[in-house]
Amino acid sequence: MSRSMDGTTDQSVAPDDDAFDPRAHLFAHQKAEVLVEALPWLQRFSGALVVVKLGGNAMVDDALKRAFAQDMVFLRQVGLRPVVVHGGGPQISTMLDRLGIASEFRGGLRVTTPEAMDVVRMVLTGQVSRELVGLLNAHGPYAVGLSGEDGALLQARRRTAVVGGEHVDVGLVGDVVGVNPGAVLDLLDAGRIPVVSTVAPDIEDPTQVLNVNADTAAAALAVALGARKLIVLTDVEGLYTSWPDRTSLVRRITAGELADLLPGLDSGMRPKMEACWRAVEGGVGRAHVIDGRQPHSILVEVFTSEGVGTMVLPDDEPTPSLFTGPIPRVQPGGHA
Ligand SMILES: Nc1ncnc2c1ncn2[C@@H]1O[C@H](COP(=O)(O)OP(=O)(O)O)[C@@H](O)[C@H]1O
Ligand SMILES: CC(=O)N[C@@H](CCC(=O)OP(=O)(O)O)C(=O)O
Repeated sequence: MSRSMDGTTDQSVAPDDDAFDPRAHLFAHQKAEVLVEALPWLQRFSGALVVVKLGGNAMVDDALKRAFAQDMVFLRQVGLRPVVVHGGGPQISTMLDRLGIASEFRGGLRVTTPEAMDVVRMVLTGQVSRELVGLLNAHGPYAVGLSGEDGALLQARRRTAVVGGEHVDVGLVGDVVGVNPGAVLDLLDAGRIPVVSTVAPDIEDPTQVLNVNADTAAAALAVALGARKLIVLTDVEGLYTSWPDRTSLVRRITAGELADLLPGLDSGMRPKMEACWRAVEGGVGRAHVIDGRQPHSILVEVFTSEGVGTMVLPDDEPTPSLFTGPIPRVQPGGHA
């Protein structure tokens, strides 16, 4: 007989009290195995600060967004300290389109006019952040949204894009040049989950805000916070050395090996992998690019021995070089 959550028995599901169902027994055993496999990782990551970047392309499905919120609350509940940094490129483009404003990208960066900047700020801070905060807070009063403007969290400097070796003007676009992590640390200390949108004041004129690519902002924040991990969720399984050849998925790569690959990467993957490289060079223990289209891929990455996606690790770690084969079972410390 099955027992429901409130402790009462449920006659409609399993009417036969005495029957031994070997499949149910096996299923229960497998569930227990999953939990037991997680134990060393739970121990290892207790208290660890993890920056999770959620790309706009991984935010298109409501069920996936709800699963993401569950994962963040799960991490917090088991003692990690997650910080969410979100993108919203497709959502900004949709709003610009609705308003009849053309979207243009150069060298992977949005050409951001003053008019477009208003929309970027409105969509990232007023729409995407609000939605994530709401989904997280369906589980309890955990999430607090803040942008790079709040508590002077981020300072940015205007930058150009590089197209065909030439520097081109892309308007109000910045790179992070400074981080005041105090506001995020205060929230973490209070048991909250900070949700950061990547609009940042211009260091030359703090009344002007700049549009910052969310991958690069997440990396800068991860470095400033001394994060153990940066996890980037996107809409592909990880980094492919010969995109789109699906057999060329990289499972592990050192920062040095990645630096050699960076110049040859396409515009979508390049800022992401450059962010991972910068994070690891800046002292973040591991950077991961994983598939945000798979529900709960973060939990699989953090709490299983195999992990998922592509892991970038420092040069001084003993690791197979540019490892593209199936990940062998490893002990805690292998993929952490
Ligand atoms: N070498 C590569 N490996 C994996 N994906 C690649 C590669 N080169 C280009 N891509 C493309 O980059 C995309 C991810 O970048 P992007 O769309 O900017 O993601 P996000 O919105 O998550 O920031 C993938 O969907 C894929 O089409
Ligand atoms: C300068 C620049 O291009 N900024 C990005 C910021 C949002 C972002 O990075 O979103 P994803 O992570 O979903 O790509 C943009 O305007 O689209």
